[in-house]
Amino acid sequence: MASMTTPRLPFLPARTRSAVTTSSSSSSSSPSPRRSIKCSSSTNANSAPLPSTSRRPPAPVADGVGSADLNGLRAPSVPVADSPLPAYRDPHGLPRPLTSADLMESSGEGLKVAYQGFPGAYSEAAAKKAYPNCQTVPCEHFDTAFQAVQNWIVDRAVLPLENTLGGSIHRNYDLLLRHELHIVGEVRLAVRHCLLANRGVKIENLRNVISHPQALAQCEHTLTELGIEHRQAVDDTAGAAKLVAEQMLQDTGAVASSLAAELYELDILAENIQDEKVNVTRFMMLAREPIIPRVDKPFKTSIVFSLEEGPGQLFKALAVFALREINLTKIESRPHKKRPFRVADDTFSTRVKYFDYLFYVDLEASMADPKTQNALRNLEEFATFSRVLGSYPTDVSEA
Ligand SMILES: O=C(O)C(=O)C[C@]1(C(=O)O)C=C[C@@H](O)C=C1
Repeated sequence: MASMTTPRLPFLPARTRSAVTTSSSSSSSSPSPRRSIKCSSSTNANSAPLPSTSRRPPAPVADGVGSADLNGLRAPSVPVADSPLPAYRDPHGLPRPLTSADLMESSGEGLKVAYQGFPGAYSEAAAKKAYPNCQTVPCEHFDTAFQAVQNWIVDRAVLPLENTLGGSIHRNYDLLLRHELHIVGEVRLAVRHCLLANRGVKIENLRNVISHPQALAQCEHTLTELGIEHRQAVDDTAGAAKLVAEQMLQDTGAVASSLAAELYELDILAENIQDEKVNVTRFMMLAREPIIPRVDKPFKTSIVFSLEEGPGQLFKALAVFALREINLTKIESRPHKKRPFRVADDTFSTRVKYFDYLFYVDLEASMADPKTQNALRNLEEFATFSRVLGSYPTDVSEA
């Protein structure tokens, strides 16, 4: 996210102030050295996000969605009763076997899907795009959404990973390593921001604007052009809209979606206020179990690894893919919190401590492809740690 100073504004209630976030992370990822690669709401403005303290012991899913055991991998299944019957009949009118494709193309009927923020957040729209018939569950923090899946409170989480204007959402990269969830899909969403205010308030009355830090960064220039000087970061865009409405603020607007305007009964003072017309956020879909990778449609595989100290180590790591003509779509480096330093001898034979990193890489390849499996086996020979985060269909839809 673009760096930005967000002066504290006196009008925010204490709870909201404490919820102000930055994208810097405090997570402690726990990759163990030389670990082997595993293949591995209905919208209601009053629904409060799940607090971070929501914990429940693991229990079987109780939402009517079963699971199938296929080649040892449990994959989520569609609720069969709701599937259109003709699709499950062969030309003789007999039922045809359910395939893994059927399982993966689930519309989300009966699924509970966690997202971060209040109803009306872009993340909720992404969850609905990913699982059109799901029940969305708002969560206070990213961390809460991860926990909610892990503790069987919900079936999936849909969380942002990167944005075309603001860049990566580092916190979610770090959280991937703190949990044992799998990426089972991705979804891209066009984010069109609006400037919202209470009825009767005009742009010239606004002295402050509140929103999610990414949203504020995405609208930075436009907000300045509109003459609004002060920004305040809060947990999510819809939460900002809710706050403006509930506090009946007259000098403060919110950057949020048109759906948030509708839900919290605010006026839209300006539309499409992001600095660039194209503003797309990519979200990951997370589940407790991996899906079965395929080769008959575009797939991506997300991995994370760390390397020894030495010249050309990263070059060598990326070469395992280049040599097999596997395209990389993204690379991100994050601090290796469990092993923050690597010791090296420099050219003067002095021992120096360099920061150590984890590399998150997205491959344009399926884990079902032997080429990908060979590349990862090759990487494992010299990586100090590696893990497959998921192999999932590429989102080829319009954002
Ligand atoms: O605050 C929201 O509405 C969100 O869904 C969060 C979020 C983000 O984390 O980047 C999602 C998409 C937009 O890029 C802005 C904010």
